[in-house]
Amino acid sequence: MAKSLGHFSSLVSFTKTQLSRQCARLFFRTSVRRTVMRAVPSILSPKARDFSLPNPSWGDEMMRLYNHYNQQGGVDPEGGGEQGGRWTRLPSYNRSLKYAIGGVYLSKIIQSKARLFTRNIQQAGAAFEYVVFYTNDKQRCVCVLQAGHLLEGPPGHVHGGAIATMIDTVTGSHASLLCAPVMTANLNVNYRSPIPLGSTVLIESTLGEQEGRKMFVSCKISSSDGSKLHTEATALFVSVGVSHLLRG
Ligand SMILES: CCCCCCCCCCCCCC(=O)SCCNC(=O)CCNC(=O)[C@H](O)C(C)(C)COP(=O)(O)OP(=O)(O)OC[C@H]1O[C@@H](n2cnc3c(N)ncnc32)[C@H](O)[C@@H]1OP(=O)(O)O
Repeated sequence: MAKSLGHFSSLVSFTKTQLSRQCARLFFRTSVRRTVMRAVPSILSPKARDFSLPNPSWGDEMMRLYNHYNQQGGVDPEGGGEQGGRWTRLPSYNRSLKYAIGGVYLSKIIQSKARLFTRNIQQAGAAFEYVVFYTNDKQRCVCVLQAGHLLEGPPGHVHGGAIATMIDTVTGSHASLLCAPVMTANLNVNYRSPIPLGSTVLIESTLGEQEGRKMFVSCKISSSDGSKLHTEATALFVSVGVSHLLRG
């Protein structure tokens, strides 16, 4: 009896210690969370961050081109005029599915930890800094890209896979504007001249033929002043049903 009482009291004191530890942990977590919430509300805020807005890592050329497409009345610098010539900025989130209509439920089913590949590097300016604009008629998109130091392939230049990733992203976003969701069925890339790391380039996407569920898109990457061609590509997107994404 004495033995079992002793066992009981040690259990109570053990539970008490555990409880106080739990409380301390909870208090610590809550107060840290509160401090962090106050310091960086944007990180924990339920409001989605739009990654295509300027941040302090954007260099002069990136800002100049952003302002060029965003502010100059949105007029196409290549003289597209009113017809399909005005540019609209495409917002960009790191959880594309969650912020799509009804996507909050789908993102839970598919992968709550999923983040868009091009938007998941914490340090601003380290990798893909980009903003996409599209014309009213949605026939053309232009992306201003500043390629950060984490994208190195050949010394001092951007990795070919990173270039293909951006082509897929821009042409895929373009095709998604017309018919989401889409999947890349085919991507052909011709690398014409290397892209210096840290430079700002223009990625232009033009809609080609549409045949049923198929959308053909062409793309080129050039230096920000248009004097040098870096890359040319063609892509085929196929529109799919949501069930295609769920099937895996
Ligand atoms: C939602 C919100 C969006 C937000 C924006 C986010 C921004 C980020 C954007 C990021 C974007 C990133 C995007 C990514 O990275 S997507 C990731 C990379 N892509 C994949 O993983 C796709 C894998 N493939 C498939 O899922 C299927 O094969 C697809 C869906 C492509 C077609 O399978 P499905 O069973 O559905 O269709 P089907 O087989 O009856 O074919 C239909 C038609 O297509 C023709 N065909 C098919 N394949 C090819 C081919 N290789 N070349 C030429 N033609 C091809 C085919 O002949 C037929 O033509 P026709 O006989 O009718 O004439």
